Amino acid sequence: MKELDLFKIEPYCAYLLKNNIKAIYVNGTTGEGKSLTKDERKKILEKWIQVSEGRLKIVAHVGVLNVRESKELAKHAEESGADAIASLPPLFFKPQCIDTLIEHCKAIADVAPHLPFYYYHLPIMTGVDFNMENFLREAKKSIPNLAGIKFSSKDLVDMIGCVFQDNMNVVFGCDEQLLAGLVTGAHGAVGSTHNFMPKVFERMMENIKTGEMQKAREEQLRVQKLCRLMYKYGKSKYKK
Ligand SMILES: CC(=O)N[C@H](C=O)[C@@H](O)[C@H](O)[C@H](O)CO
Ligand SMILES: CC(=O)C(=O)O
Repeated sequence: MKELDLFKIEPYCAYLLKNNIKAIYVNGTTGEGKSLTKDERKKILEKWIQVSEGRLKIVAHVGVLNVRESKELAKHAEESGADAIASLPPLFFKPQCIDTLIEHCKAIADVAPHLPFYYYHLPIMTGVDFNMENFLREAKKSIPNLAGIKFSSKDLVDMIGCVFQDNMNVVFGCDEQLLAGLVTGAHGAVGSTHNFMPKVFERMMENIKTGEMQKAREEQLRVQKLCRLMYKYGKSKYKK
């Protein structure tokens, strides 16, 4: 069991800024947020806010096994100066319908009313897999600060419906499929492999802008090859 090394955050932040990264999703999947205590998560968030000095948008992921702690983390995020919060669904006793999921998200979003709230849709890990277009349409009626979704599913049929929801920001989280996600209308990207190969994604996005689609596909293939290696040798049980 190792202690947190908060001193790693400052040079890492400098590296991300140098590579034109605009925002950071703190304590998400890659940051192993759910394996940390709430005090560790608070310390990490505070450090990011301190070292980024407003140069990166800070999204605090507050999803955890019990909703009281999620609310505590959400309140802490707002008080500490984060730019947005995000949460996973309930992770063990899973919601059986969209209304229960909305209730859960609302409980968290309501304690940080001045911050945009994002739902973290990662069905392959959470097992919670409702239609997200329906979720957003219904959730925005009762969650005034609902800002959008971090969409980490490969279901682009569902995602295009989310993209066409008014005022909803859709950020795509499946790095292997980002090209298709962007072409389908995702407004941005958030994913683990951006952290260590930001240039590949920067080139892919530039290629889309200039209409050089074959080059964009080549960058996408590069990401897929890397992910295959990552899952072959890494410790994660998450597989396609
Ligand atoms: C489960 C998981 O880690 N998802 C990440 C974010 O949502 C992704 O960025 C993946 O790591 C990436 O797409 C590689 O599969
Ligand atoms: C990368 C990402 O989206 C996460 O770690 O949650």
